[in-house]
Amino acid sequence: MPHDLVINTSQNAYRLIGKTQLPTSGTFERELAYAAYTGLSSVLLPEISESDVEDYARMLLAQLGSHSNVLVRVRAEADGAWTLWNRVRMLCNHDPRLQVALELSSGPLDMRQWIAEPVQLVMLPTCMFIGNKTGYPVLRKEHQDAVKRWMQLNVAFVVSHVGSAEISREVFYRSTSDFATYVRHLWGTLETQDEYAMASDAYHDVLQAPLQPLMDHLESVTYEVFEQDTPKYAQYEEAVYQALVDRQQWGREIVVAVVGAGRGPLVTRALAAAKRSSVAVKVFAVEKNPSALTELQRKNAKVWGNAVTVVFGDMRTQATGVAADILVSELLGSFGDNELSPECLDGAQRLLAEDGISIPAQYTAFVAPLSSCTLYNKAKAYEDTQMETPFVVNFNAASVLAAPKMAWSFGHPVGEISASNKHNDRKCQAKFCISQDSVIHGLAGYFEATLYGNVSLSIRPATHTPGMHSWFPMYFPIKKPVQIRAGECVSVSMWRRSGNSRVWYEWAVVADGMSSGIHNINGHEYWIGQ
Ligand SMILES: C[S@@+](CC[C@H](N)C(=O)[O-])C[C@H]1O[C@@H](n2cnc3c(N)ncnc32)[C@H](O)[C@@H]1O
Repeated sequence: MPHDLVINTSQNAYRLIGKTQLPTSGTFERELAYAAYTGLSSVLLPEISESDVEDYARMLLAQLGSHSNVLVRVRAEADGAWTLWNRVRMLCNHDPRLQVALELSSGPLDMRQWIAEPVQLVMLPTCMFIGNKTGYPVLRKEHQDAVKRWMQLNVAFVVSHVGSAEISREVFYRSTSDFATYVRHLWGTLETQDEYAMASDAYHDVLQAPLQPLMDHLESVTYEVFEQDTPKYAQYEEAVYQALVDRQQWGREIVVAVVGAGRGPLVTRALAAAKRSSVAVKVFAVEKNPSALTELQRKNAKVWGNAVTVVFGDMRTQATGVAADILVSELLGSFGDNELSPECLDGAQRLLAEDGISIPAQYTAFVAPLSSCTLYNKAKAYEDTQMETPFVVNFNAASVLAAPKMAWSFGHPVGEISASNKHNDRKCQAKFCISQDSVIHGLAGYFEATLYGNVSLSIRPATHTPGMHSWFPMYFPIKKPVQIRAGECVSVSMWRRSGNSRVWYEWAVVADGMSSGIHNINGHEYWIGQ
């Protein structure tokens, strides 16, 4: 229709999705060019038939050009729907411009498979709605949950009028706007988020370089973000409190050294624990960041009543002059040891009395295979080397394919320390059996820490410390996605290695007949500086 040709590019085009013929038709290239000319963000392809997938993919790839995203239309209920999409995507070399328009039906839906895919549009045929008590169209619970999950991923929705034998007359004769109103209503039922949730949502699927607090000096704003994490500091206070109570009968002043004190939140908590337990303490705060030191000195004068001995220096070499009973630190990264807590505490344990303890006492890294086309495409969009670099990511469009397994642990204080740091090298091999056809795009990394007794911190999903938000998980990408069939097992290998004042990880994924290759060998792309 001629009026379809009038598109106000600056105001509307980004909201519109164009419809094209099949890539195998003679007009496809021209249609794509027109979509690009009008500024449409995406075009929707007709459904593929299984018989000509290769031809479809070849023509698509040949004509993609450099403009719009292309939505491959997939009927979720069709047998092997995901496999069909995966074939197209693989044939097109994981081209990030290929995305999914998923047409739902009244049948069951495997969200675990689709959540890791770049779904941009969800099509809701009216035949999948049922009538509520007043005959108003609503979705079944399973579909409501799926739609709400996609709403969190900013997916677009289209309601199309389609009848079926199952749909009641009452619902069938409703106008399409009643269905759309219901979908809008679902938006309104999304839980209102607190300030933190809103802020962390801004980091959904954003790839961040892990911090290196040993090699770099952190900025004030980074400390400020840490300090908002009340649950983390409450756990530390509880750990110090229990450790002090257990030492109450010693009948003397207990020496607490907070090493890597930053701007002092753990010092404040150690003092609060002493007050709660009525145990007399002598507190030291050791910090190597000269700017954070200024804040420690200010707090000591203004807040702690000069009760703290502030020491400037590297905990691995700096003396305090007194043997500590309790060494408190928070040098943990998303993968536990990736901010070099083991190396720092190896040095700092000199500050401990013979029967002194470390809080944390122990920490463990966990790993699991991860599927996420979104994260893979983002990592690939950087230079190739970024595929051998881990990232900190707030996972959203990602599916962890099996329960995370332990990679390795560190405990403090340690017995023997080697000058070569080889005692801090680790390796792990874990086997994961996957219950659905999937593509593995990398590994998810988590940690759990025992602070003292049964007081812990965790970002492993099954044991996550409620409300704690200092750490997002780690994403270790792989360059070549590994395909896996339902019921198959995959072997994940990881190494923590060190040399030349550096520590790094290497990783590989091996499935039946397919290997990702070993990533970051000898730390050639990514390392953590000591
Ligand atoms: C993750 S921050 C934690 C800061 C603070 N304890 C908190 O919980 O907000 C780690 C701190 O340890 C300090 N740090 C790291 N390695 C250190 C070392 N070898 N000696 C002294 N301070 C160190 C960093 O400068 C940083 O302030």
